[in-house]
Amino acid sequence: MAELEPFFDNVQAHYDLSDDFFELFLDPSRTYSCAYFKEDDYTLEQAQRAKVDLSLGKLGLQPGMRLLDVGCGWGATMLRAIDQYDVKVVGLTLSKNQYERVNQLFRDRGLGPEQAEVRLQGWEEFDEPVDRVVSIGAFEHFRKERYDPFFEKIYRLLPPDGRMLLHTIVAWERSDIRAKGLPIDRPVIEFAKFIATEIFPGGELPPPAKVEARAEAAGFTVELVQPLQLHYAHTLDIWAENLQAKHDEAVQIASQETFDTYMHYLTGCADFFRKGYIDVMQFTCAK
Ligand SMILES: C[S@@+](CC[C@H](N)C(=O)[O-])C[C@H]1O[C@@H](n2cnc3c(N)ncnc32)[C@H](O)[C@@H]1O
Repeated sequence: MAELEPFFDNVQAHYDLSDDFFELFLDPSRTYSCAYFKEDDYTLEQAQRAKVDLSLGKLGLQPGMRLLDVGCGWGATMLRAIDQYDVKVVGLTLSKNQYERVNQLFRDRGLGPEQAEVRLQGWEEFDEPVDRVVSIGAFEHFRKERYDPFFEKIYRLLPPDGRMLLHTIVAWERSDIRAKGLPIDRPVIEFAKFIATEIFPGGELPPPAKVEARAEAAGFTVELVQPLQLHYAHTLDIWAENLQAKHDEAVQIASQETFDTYMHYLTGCADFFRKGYIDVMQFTCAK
């Protein structure tokens, strides 16, 4: 089968806006996914670290293993994995800014390519054996027609006892939303359209049953599904508060229009998570 082309343009349209802009609202590790408020009084930074630890803790990592991070963002999960588990890491991102920044972080720590490597490459192009896989907040970009090739490839790259921790936003089916008594009216449809066109072009959210079904069709056993719904509402509330507090810098770095668009995105998504239109789940997939 011909190699699939990663969606570089769609992904760069979002993540390569400006690292300085993202820094205004993300925590210092620049983790850009749902945090895990394990304790009520956790700061965003503590909760992001807790999410990374929760994810890595499900993988059975042993020193010397090779961990693939599909959608490594600005590198926080890989750095933590090196520190806590003494593993070798390889991270994939489609964002040029993230690629540059992670390379710099590895250089600053004196980590050579044998121990830590980042590639400007999609999972579609990666084809090397690895022991474990973590993927946090990237599956939303893959598109439904690529779920089977994705799970099949990861299954093939892993050893017989291999595991993947897949963390993704999921959307409930219309019938589930109706059963919850939630309206599917014009504002709801317009907001979903706004996210899929202006914020994450080409993005698609799977229903949870579909993730499990496609993982199992490739041969995985889905051992655990952990929903973190309200943790994402809380994360987004903090991101929106942070950005609001940095309004003037945001306008200077980007524009008033970008600021308004991001406030609409962050507050609207928090509302969607709180009400239950969408959720975010961690799927532990064992080979
Ligand atoms: C929301 S960010 C999450 C980053 C990081 N995991 C975190 O939690 O902070 C999504 C990441 O997925 C990456 N991505 C999207 N599509 C991808 C693909 N086909 N292959 C590899 N990475 C991809 C993006 O480049 C970005 O780094």
